[in-house]
Amino acid sequence: MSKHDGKRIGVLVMSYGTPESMDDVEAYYTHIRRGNAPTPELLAELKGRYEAIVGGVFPLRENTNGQVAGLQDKLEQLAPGQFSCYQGLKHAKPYIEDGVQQMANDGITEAVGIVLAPHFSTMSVGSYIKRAEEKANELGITMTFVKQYHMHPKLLLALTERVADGVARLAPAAGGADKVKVLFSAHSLPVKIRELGDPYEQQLLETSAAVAKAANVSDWQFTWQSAGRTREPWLGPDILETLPVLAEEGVKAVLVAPVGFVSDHLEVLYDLDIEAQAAAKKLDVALDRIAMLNRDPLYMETLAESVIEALASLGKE
Ligand SMILES: CC1=C(CCC(=O)O)c2cc3nc(cc4[nH]c(cc5[nH]c(cc1n2)c(C)c5CCC(=O)O)c(CCC(=O)O)c4C)C(CCC(=O)O)=C3C
Ligand SMILES: [Fe+2]
Repeated sequence: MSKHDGKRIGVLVMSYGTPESMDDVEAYYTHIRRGNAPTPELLAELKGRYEAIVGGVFPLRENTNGQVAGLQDKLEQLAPGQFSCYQGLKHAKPYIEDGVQQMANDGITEAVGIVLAPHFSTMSVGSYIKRAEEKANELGITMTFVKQYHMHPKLLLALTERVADGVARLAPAAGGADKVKVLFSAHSLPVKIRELGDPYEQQLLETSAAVAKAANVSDWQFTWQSAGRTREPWLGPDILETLPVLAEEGVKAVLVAPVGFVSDHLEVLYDLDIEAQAAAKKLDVALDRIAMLNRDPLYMETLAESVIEALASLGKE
């Protein structure tokens, strides 16, 4: 194995990617749409959402950079001199293929890939892995992948702390901690994933149930968010549909726990903090959300330990 010959193992850290600037939004959106430019209406709508959150900075870029650096530090602590992290983004530069190419340029022949999203779907993590694998095969790099880490004890602990804090914050508005409704959420996907026997929904429910249990939350449910702007049906109910139902049921305070995401970005800062927040205000429901993981040390340990485990399960030391 590599560590015996002094060569480092590459770690390809993959994430969604975000535009570099407002002028770059169109190219980014076109890439997401597999080369089809968005209509002017769709483009204006997306630019409007970014303008509402960014003020000139796209937070996902900083956060992904920070997570890659944080993982490198953690791996250095756990296994000094053994790993080198590279970034590979799905829809922005450096693309996944660029990250693999960089590893090859640096003489890496063995690598582990991990995505900054805890739950596996063929349409999300699966497609990151496919792209990395194709490029790695082309360049003669042997790669193994972390497919999911949605039940890693340290990830669950970090989320549990946040949910417990959030429930305590909202307890006065709800009339008691036991009256706070916890809404776990994740990015919706097209309904067709169900026909593929996709584990995504099941894994999200597993994470939610485990965190609810550990945080002593009795009243929780799962809802979707951020469905794409396409004509096919997406998984629901969406949080914007769920909130009125909860208000109708007499719920006074909702804590949103977007466990499908690990960073502050558009789907959190706009879809939840602006859009869902406005909907809740209209319904006279107090809404708060848990802080995102970003560079949380427990999340960095989750990633580092998952990388090391993936390597060990290959039968290597
Ligand atoms: C499963 C999943 C995750 C979570 C797992 C993961 O992280 O991978 C995720 C994360 C994210 N999605 C993001 C942004 C967008 N996603 C879009 C569109 C789509 N997302 C999809 C899926 C997912 N997306 C899908 C199936 C589409 C339809 C087009 C297609 O079939 O591919 C669109 C187009 C417009 C719209 O439809 O809203 C945008 C702008 C950002 C970056 C935000 C920022 O820049 O701060 C992040 C982290
Ligand atoms: Fe997305």
